[in-house]
Amino acid sequence: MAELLAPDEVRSALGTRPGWSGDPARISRTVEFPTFPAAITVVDRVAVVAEELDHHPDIDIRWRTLTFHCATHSVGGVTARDLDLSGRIDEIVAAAGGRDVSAGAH
Ligand SMILES: C[C@H](O)[C@H](O)[C@H]1CNC2=NC(N)=NC(=O)C2=N1
Repeated sequence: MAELLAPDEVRSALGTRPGWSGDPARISRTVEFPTFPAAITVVDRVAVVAEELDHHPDIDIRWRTLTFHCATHSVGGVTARDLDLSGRIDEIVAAAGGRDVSAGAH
């Protein structure tokens, strides 16, 4: 089973991941896409990766803005698996032209 990261490890990981914020309980990123269908395509691509990793983000969909939350539910916080998943989400977001917005600002 994946181990929880120490608060310091989460903090330093966040320092290397523009757009992500959070704490040892979960990390999150909110991104806006040009259109609603573009956002849903991103959800679809993230779903494929989540199945591949057997690790799934919580996703909040509001029109063309998505918020991804990554945590390992089985241990109640952030693990290396969430860092992997968030990196994969970043690749998909970048390819789809997502831009960061602050949560709740849309
Ligand atoms: C059996 C399977 O590995 C688990 O249920 C997985 C599936 N995806 C998961 N995703 C996340 N984010 N946390 C989990 O604990 C989790 N558990």
